[in-house]
Amino acid sequence: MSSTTTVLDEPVHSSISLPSGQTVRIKSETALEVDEIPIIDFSAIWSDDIAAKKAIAERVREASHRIGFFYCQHPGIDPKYAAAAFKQGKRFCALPIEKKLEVDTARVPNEYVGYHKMKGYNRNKRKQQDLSEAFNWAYDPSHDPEAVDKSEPSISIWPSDFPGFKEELYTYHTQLLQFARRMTRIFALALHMPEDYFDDYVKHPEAGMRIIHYPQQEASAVDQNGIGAHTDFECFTIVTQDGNDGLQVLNKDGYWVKAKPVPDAFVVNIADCFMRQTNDFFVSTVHRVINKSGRERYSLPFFFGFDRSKRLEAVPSCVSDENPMKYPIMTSGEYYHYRATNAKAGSS
Ligand SMILES: O=C(O)CCC(=O)C(=O)O
Ligand SMILES: [Fe+2]
Repeated sequence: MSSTTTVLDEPVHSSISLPSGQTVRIKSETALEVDEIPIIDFSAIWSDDIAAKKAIAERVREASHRIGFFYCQHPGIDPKYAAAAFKQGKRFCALPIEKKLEVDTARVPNEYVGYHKMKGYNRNKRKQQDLSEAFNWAYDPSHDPEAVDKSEPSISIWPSDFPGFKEELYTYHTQLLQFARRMTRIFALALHMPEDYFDDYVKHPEAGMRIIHYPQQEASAVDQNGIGAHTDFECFTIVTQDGNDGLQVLNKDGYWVKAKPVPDAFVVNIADCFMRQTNDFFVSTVHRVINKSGRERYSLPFFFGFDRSKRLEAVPSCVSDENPMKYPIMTSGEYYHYRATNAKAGSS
């Protein structure tokens, strides 16, 4: 990625309070093209070479602590699965609104599944409604090769008479699910814990996914977002981008940094549960999307978190007598419900 310096707007110094409890200062609406998000080669993730995995983990540790974002390159997943999922997502978004509203997210209170209509949210309040629409679906044990109980029902809702949609989306979801379990082991090593430290937390994981569609935005960054500044709820998010610019990450100095698409790479970001469990050692970084690419933008974020029944206890390497746990302990399920309810209350 190139490193060009962009002249900044006059500082706006706005501050945003987030449902995670963080307050962040934003110094400019202009996004910078700088190399702050490292590109990490993940080829060794599927191997049994512990030294190679520890080498990845040390780079993940640095990135997760400093900026909470990194590129995961060469993940070893055939791109044909993402291509098929994008195709289905575009097919869904092209449906008439009445058909999409058959699976309106309002039908499932407190859960983030179903269809979120275009301009349905205004996450940062000060601008026009966010210019995006999305379809979300949840973990389904019947599509998990490692499921403990495949008969357990899933909370997702699906459009009727739409063959291929659910199947193709789960085919890619299953690839990412297996990858995310491996990734959890890299995160355990990154926290200087045994590789299997989180294994029991991810047997019945929280693993929601969405296809999100951003039309090309005419309004300026000062007036509108595709998705407003926010943090994600779970442990980490794996984003498959479609090749079009738009994702931006707020760095510690309060400037937006572009997370441009990188070939054969996901963008991975730390989310709030991991920030809490690591007692802020990992940072859950604020991000947003503004699509000025001149094209439609689609992306496929996969949100991975721990079993809802597990308590979000501090990771032992992240607490000490001098650095006690900052957050009250609750289960993952309690935290997700609180955040999903709060997020949906912001819709209109
Ligand atoms: O579209 C993207 O690249 C990111 C979307 C996102 O941040 C989200 O859905 O939480
Ligand atoms: Fe996000």
